[in-house]
Order: sequence, then structure tokens, then C-alpha cells
Amino acid sequence: MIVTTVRVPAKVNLELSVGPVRDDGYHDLVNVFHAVSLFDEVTATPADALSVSVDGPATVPTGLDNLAARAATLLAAHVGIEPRVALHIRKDIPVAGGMAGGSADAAAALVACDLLWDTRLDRETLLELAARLGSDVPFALLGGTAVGLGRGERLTAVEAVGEFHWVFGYADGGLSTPAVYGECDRLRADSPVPWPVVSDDLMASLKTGNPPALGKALRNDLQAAAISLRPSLAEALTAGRKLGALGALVSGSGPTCAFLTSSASHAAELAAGLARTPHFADVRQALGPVPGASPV
Ligand SMILES: C[C@](O)(CO)[C@H](O)COP(=O)(O)OP(=O)(O)OC[C@H]1O[C@@H](n2ccc(N)nc2=O)[C@H](O)[C@@H]1O
Ligand SMILES: Nc1ncnc2c1ncn2[C@@H]1O[C@H](COP(=O)(O)OP(=O)(O)OP(=O)(O)O)[C@@H](O)[C@H]1O
Repeated sequence: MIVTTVRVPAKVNLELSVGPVRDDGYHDLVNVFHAVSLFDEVTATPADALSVSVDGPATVPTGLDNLAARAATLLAAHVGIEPRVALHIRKDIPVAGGMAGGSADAAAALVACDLLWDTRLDRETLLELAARLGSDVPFALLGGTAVGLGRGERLTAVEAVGEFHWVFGYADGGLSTPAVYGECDRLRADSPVPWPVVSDDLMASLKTGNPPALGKALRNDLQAAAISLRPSLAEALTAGRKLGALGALVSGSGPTCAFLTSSASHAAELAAGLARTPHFADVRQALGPVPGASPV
């Protein structure tokens, strides 16, 4: 029996510039994605019917509303077959944490089912199906570092030099992505919202592999909204800066906090320091960039 396991990384957003809200309710973005070495795994096994099991927090749905199940259903419908697969998800990416865990599982399920069913879809078709599942899903297929335009689904890879050493502070409990975008709109209701543009300083820091410059260029327009909904995040970010992080920001819609460091030893030191503060349920080290969803 063929069994396929796919490993898929979390993301942090190095720049998340949020433009005006569109007619379809989404926002046009400049979204600089960066894949980091915190992984979920999705295993696809032949079965009579579609099912999902999860090794992870109880808040992850195990029904057909799980994003991995939706991915399998979409792929099967696209090629005109029944989704006869048992999906098992091993979660290490925080749930509702702003690191695109559900999107990662959807991307992994696409790759796993494509292999299991031998459907051999080309990259472009997989990316198109991914975009229908969610704005963050195409990047989880691609990995590395990439600029996402539109909803974040129109991707261009960025050649970053070297590796970056990160520390992530996981929170107790998540934040809802639509609620954070809604709060962002509410906070900006009285001021004009400029069209988002890519930061030249950020691109230069990536192309030269310069962590201190990257630390200064990090930017997230959703951060104020995440802090407004979860005020304790402000102190958590300050704690990381005081302990010497080169840059500190909320990851995507939060509440995970991301801290950039200069080396593996600096990351270990910062992680140990943050673990002694009361701000995080868990503190993890990770490297970026890493590849997107790949069979193991
Ligand atoms: C915050 C980020 O994670 C940053 O990468 C993403 O923009 C969110 O991506 P995602 O979770 O895949 O989001 P989707 O499932 O496509 O959309 C969920 C909700 O987020 C909001 N949303 C998402 C993407 C976008 N460009 N504008 C939005 O306003 C909308 O309210 C939408 O209903
Ligand atoms: N495979 C999955 N893993 C985690 N959550 C899932 C999954 N499938 C569906 N969900 C639902 O999606 C919600 C958001 O979960 P997810 O972990 O993707 O959030 P997130 O990382 O904040 O997303 P993003 O960073 O893309 O905005 C969860 O609260 C859960 O109800």
C-alpha cells in the first residue's frame, strides 16, 4: 500500500503592508513571506472515504471543514475522482497563531494526494487550487522567501542570501484572522490608506543577507490591530527587544511573536531569556528560509 507523508513549514511575514479593503472583502497586500523550520506533517493513506485525524491541540477540526480535507476534496473534484483518503495531521505549528498552520496542512494535503492518486498536476495548477483554499496556501507550496501580491496569492520568489535565526513566542490561545483584519480597518477608518509597496530596505537586507538591516526593516500593518485585541502582546515584544532581539514583530495576524537574532547562539540565549518571562506558553527556535511542502 502506498502511504505518502509530506512535511510543510510555518511562515512569518517579514513585511505585511495592508492596502485598502476591496469589494470582495479582502485587502490588497504586499506580503513578504518567509518559511521557517517549524513543521506540520500530513500523511495520506488509501481509504474507503475521506477522514481526518489530528495529533495536536483539540481545537483543530477533525471533520471535512479541516483545511487539509477541503484540499483533498478540491483536488479530487478537479480531476473527477472520489477523495478516498485518510489524512493524518501531526501539528507542531501553533493553531490560529498567525503562522499559517491550517494553510500549511492544506498545501501538504494537495501534495500528498497528488502523489497518492498519481494525478501529477503541474505546479501552476496546484498553485491555482491552493489559492482557492486560502490566501496563504500557495506560499506553503512554494516555501523559501517570496513576495505575495493581490490577496497574497500572486507569488514571486526572492533570492535571500544565507540563513536567518529566529525565536518564536507562542501564545496561550489564538486570534481570528478576519477579526484582526476587521480591527485593522476600524483603527484606520479615519485616515486614507495608501497603496502597499515593497520595502526597498527589506529587499536589500535579504539580498545581502544582513540580519541587523532585516531586523530594522521588519513591518506588519496588522500588528497594531493584534495588540488592540490582545494588549499583552506589546509587553511581550518589548521583552524580546530588551533581551537583544535585532527585530521583534507579531507574525501575520498574531498572536505568535517573532524575534530575529544574529546567530544560532544568540537565538539560544534569547529563547532562554524569553522562556523565563511570563509572556509565552512556549518559546521555539527556527531557521529560515526552508523549502515548501515536500514529501519525506
Ligand atoms: C494574515 C495573513 O496570514 C498574512 O499572510 C493572511 O493575509 C491571511 O491569509 P489566510 O489565513 O489564508 O486568509 P483567507 O483564508 O484567504 O481569508 C480569511 C479572512 O482574512 C481576511 N483577509 C485575508 C487575506 C487578505 N488579503 N485580506 C483579508 O482581508 C478576510 O477577512 C478573509 O475572510
Ligand atoms: N489543519 C488545520 N490546522 C489548524 N487549524 C485548522 C485546520 N483546518 C481548519 N482549521 C481552523 O482554522 C482556524 C485558523 O487556524 P490556523 O492555524 O490556520 O490559523 P493561522 O495560523 O492564524 O492562519 P493565518 O496565519 O493563515 O492567518 C483554526 O482556529 C481552526 O478552527
